Amino acid sequence: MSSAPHVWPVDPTSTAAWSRLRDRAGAFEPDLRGWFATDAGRAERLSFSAGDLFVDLSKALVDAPLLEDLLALADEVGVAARRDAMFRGEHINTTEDRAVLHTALRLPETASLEVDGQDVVADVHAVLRRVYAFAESVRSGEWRGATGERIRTVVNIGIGGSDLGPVMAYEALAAYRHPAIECRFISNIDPTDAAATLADLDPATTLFIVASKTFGTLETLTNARLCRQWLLDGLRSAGADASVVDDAVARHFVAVSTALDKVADFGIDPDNAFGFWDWVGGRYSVSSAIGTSLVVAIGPERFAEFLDGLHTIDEHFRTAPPAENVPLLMGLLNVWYTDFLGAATHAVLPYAQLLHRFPAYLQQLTMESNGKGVRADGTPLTAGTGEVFWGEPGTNGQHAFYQLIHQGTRIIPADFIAVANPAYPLTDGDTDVHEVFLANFFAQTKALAFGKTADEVRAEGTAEDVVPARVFTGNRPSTSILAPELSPSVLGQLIALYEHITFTQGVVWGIDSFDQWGVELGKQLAQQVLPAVTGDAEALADQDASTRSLIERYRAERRS
Ligand SMILES: O=P(O)(O)OC[C@H]1O[C@](O)(CO)[C@@H](O)[C@@H]1O
Repeated sequence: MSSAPHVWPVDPTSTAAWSRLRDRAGAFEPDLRGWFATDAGRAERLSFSAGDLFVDLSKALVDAPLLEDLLALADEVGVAARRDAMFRGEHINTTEDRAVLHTALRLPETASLEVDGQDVVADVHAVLRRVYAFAESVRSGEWRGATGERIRTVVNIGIGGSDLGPVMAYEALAAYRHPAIECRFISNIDPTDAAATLADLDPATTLFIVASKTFGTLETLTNARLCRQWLLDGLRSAGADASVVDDAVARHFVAVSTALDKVADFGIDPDNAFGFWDWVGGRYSVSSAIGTSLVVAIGPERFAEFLDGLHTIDEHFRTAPPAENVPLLMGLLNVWYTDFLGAATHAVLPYAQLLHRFPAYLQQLTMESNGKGVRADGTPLTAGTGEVFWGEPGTNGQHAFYQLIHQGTRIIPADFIAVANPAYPLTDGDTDVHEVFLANFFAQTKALAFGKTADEVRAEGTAEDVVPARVFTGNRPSTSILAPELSPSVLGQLIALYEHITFTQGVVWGIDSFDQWGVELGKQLAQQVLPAVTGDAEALADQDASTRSLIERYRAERRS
């Protein structure tokens, strides 16, 4: 794959590879049963290693010539050149004129990378050292609240990328958590979220981390003020002296942001603020100081392993040959499914309960990145983009929505993720329960790929009129990802894998995967609608008829 400078974006539909793929799609008759029967080397040839991840693409709807065309497409649109530009720190986020350097957050301290005249690796490690020292002081009990008690609960206040990464990783790494410190997360501006999270907490032992890249997000700032009020009221009603209450914000609030001036305006001591940079997108920020709650939970050493895991896959993506480059191959397959086979959604099915928030995390990563309608140069897209990512852990999903994946009329590519060694190995007396669990993982991918023919159904003695309902067509694509265990490193590897899959798809489609203008309009309108909601008649009159009637109905129903 050529890494030479490349004019970008390219309309992918104008490439020769795209035409070949279109022709292939027209005559495509996937036959996973036949392909496996006639090709003994298929599983081995289409299985890859990336770090600790074993990735089996053999149950994908792909054969060798098709793979060649997909790789040719990557070449024609310039994936390698764009990737290298990202790693170098060029301003590939064109609509915001910013570098995209989440990969620099996990470079080892010995590395150096100069961007816009600044060694970003030195900056990254300077902040990391401060985050680590803070986390250590909370973990050791050295950090005390305003009344002198040690911290028992850390509440991260943030939303989107300032929430989803930390909460997902906190859940995933449950086995590595500090035994005496719990982390909780408030994201929604629905006051129920804060009420439920704070209900049983003691203000004297609770520390808040206000995490917001911009420090301008309505939800986060509102929740931060709400929590500040809760803290001060709680301390006062517990009989704390005025001097203790005066000191409370400094002892119970820290912040993570790129806007340190706004942090100071909020009243948080700049010594208790951890910065990061505009070249870290919100949905790519869990490996920045946004992960501070995670550092408190698992400790600096484990967090460093997490960063190493991310870096391992960054290096794989940067250096592995195209035909063995797992994120590249997975991204190209997603393009094939979306643009040529009509897939509109993509299931992510972790066979690891601790990854239960991983699909939600991936929803922001993939859909905020690639849910775009124009290319980076403003030209309208001529190919479909942005699959809907969704999922739930197996086996729960099996008893809910797998029916649609197995027998529905649409193709739903599915990623299965499992670990060989569970965090909590348990038996039911006779059986290792993890083995029962993983038997389901293997069985599901088999059922999807190979299905069950009408003759096989008949051979079970099924009445003829029920045979069609019991047939499984097979040829439903899946990817299986297997790791040794859900360690901090493996979690980092999984995150980086999906970051680079997302990147690959964005480059092929020619879009800026690093802006998110699509979230702005709703935010602006919320500000405009708020006066109408709170009773301003003029503002109400300005609304369209539907919105006006909804607000009127709301106001009529609302008890004060
Ligand atoms: O960290 P901030 O600036 O509060 O933003 C939160 C989230 O809001 C968005 O800007 C838009 O939803 C996300 O990209 C971001 O992760």
